Amino acid sequence: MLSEDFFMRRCVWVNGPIIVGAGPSGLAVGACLKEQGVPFVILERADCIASLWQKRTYDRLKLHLPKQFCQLPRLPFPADFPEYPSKNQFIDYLENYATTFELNPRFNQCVQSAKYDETSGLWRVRSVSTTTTAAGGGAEVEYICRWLVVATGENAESVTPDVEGIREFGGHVSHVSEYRSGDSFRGKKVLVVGCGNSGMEVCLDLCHYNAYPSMVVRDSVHVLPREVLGKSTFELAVFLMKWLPLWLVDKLMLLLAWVVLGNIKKLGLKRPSIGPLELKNTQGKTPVLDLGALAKIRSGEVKVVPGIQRFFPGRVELVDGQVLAVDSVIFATGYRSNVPSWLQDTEFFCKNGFPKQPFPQGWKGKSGLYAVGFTKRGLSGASLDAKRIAGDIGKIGNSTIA
Ligand SMILES: Cc1cc2nc3c(=O)[nH]c(=O)nc-3n(C[C@H](O)[C@H](O)[C@H](O)COP(=O)(O)OP(=O)(O)OC[C@H]3O[C@@H](n4cnc5c(N)ncnc54)[C@H](O)[C@@H]3O)c2cc1C
Ligand SMILES: NC(=O)C1=CN([C@@H]2O[C@H](COP(=O)(O)OP(=O)(O)OC[C@H]3O[C@@H](n4cnc5c(N)ncnc54)[C@H](OP(=O)(O)O)[C@@H]3O)[C@@H](O)[C@H]2O)C=CC1
Ligand SMILES: O=C(O)C(=O)Cc1c[nH]c2ccccc12
Repeated sequence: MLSEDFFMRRCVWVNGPIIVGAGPSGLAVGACLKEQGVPFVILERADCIASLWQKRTYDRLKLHLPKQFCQLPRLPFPADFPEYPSKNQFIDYLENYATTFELNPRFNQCVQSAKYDETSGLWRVRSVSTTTTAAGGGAEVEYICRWLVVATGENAESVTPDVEGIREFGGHVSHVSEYRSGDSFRGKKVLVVGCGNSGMEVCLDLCHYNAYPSMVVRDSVHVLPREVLGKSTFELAVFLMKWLPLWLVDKLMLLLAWVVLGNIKKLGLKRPSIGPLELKNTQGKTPVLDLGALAKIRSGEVKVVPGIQRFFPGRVELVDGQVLAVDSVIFATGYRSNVPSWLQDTEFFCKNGFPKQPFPQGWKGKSGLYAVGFTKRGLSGASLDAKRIAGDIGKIGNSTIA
């Protein structure tokens, strides 16, 4: 690698791809490239790998899908891992993955812009150091390279809606990515906004700490049991899809859900008109895999409430007119990609920060641009992308990289 001082900004030539993001996706691409003998640089805004998992998830989190669907290419989970590894086991695995393949990401490097230069046929990737030390804070580096791999994830930024009156509410307001446990919510009336996997699991966790959660369900939601007769529902669905059309697998899933969970409409949870797998495939909306929240709703420990109208000091008014006293609000209202904020591209990515082409086409753009981990298929989708990208760069790269 060759570097030189260039005006005020340091300019660095990278002999191989730049990978933006050291989450599971970026690490997987790095590991696959190592195998091809292609050099690369990974830039990560945080001070660690897998920052989503290390800094923005709750303590009780476990992988939702059985372990064989969550391991990355080239290194299986240790044999003694349980069927659903815990967050800490998954982080340990990723740390070991990064060490094994000597991935050495450059930490505290937030990519602010990436632009393809038609004349030179090269990418210019500008990053700013996010360290607060006098040595590194605010320093800019411009990397120049032939390939750019976008691995910043589907969950790069938290999404919090601007609800009327929230500024006057006065109580504690947070996003679920800041939630670690219910310890500080003991005895509190907590409004959890959103009923995806995060909203449901935080409600369950709050119950363990004797808090009083109410969960806002503004529309419809699919809830499936995580397991049926000790078998993963997801694994069963994957198996059935080898033989049966999607709509039929959806019908079977709903039948199983009805047998195991009963009629969830009675609990205030309306199902979408589209089946759970079709909804995941077409809109990327993940069905909730129930780990016990439903039982808490049934017992009344978690209350299901309709959409929010507005907040008042210490209270919330719901769309049906009822007013609840609330101490804290946790927004479990999802995440978004941040790609449009830094990648200057209009062809490959949509305005929403996802590739225009759906899975399995969305991994390769023009001019050496790639995307990994935007498949709405979790870690298994990221692993597939990573193998394809490394294969593609390896094919071209090995003939040109000295
Ligand atoms: C609570 C939760 C639980 C989940 N559980 C599962 C599960 O059990 N199974 C499953 O398959 N999937 C699960 N997922 C989906 C999740 O998307 C994947 O597990 C995985 O984290 C995706 O990896 P990634 O590398 O694409 O994105 P991330 O893990 O988000 O990593 C992206 C990295 O890019 C960095 N970054 C972002 N912007 C910049 C920038 N401008 N410059 C430099 N660096 C940047 C971020 O700091 C981050 O470290 C879960 C998601 C959440 C939120
Ligand atoms: N153990 C695990 O593996 C876990 C995995 N995850 C995964 O992480 C990803 C993110 O999940 P999650 O954080 O739950 O986010 P999701 O995007 O899946 O869910 C967001 C929820 O917030 C609701 N919502 C959004 N805006 C509003 C609003 N203004 N008022 C009321 N409700 C609103 C949505 O409702 P609507 O549908 O009406 O828009 C939806 O119920 C998913 O893929 C999920 O599967 C999360 C937790 C645990
Ligand atoms: O938990 C997530 O976010 C995932 O993406 C895992 C996942 C991928 N495909 C699914 C289908 C049903 C339930 C969970 C998932």
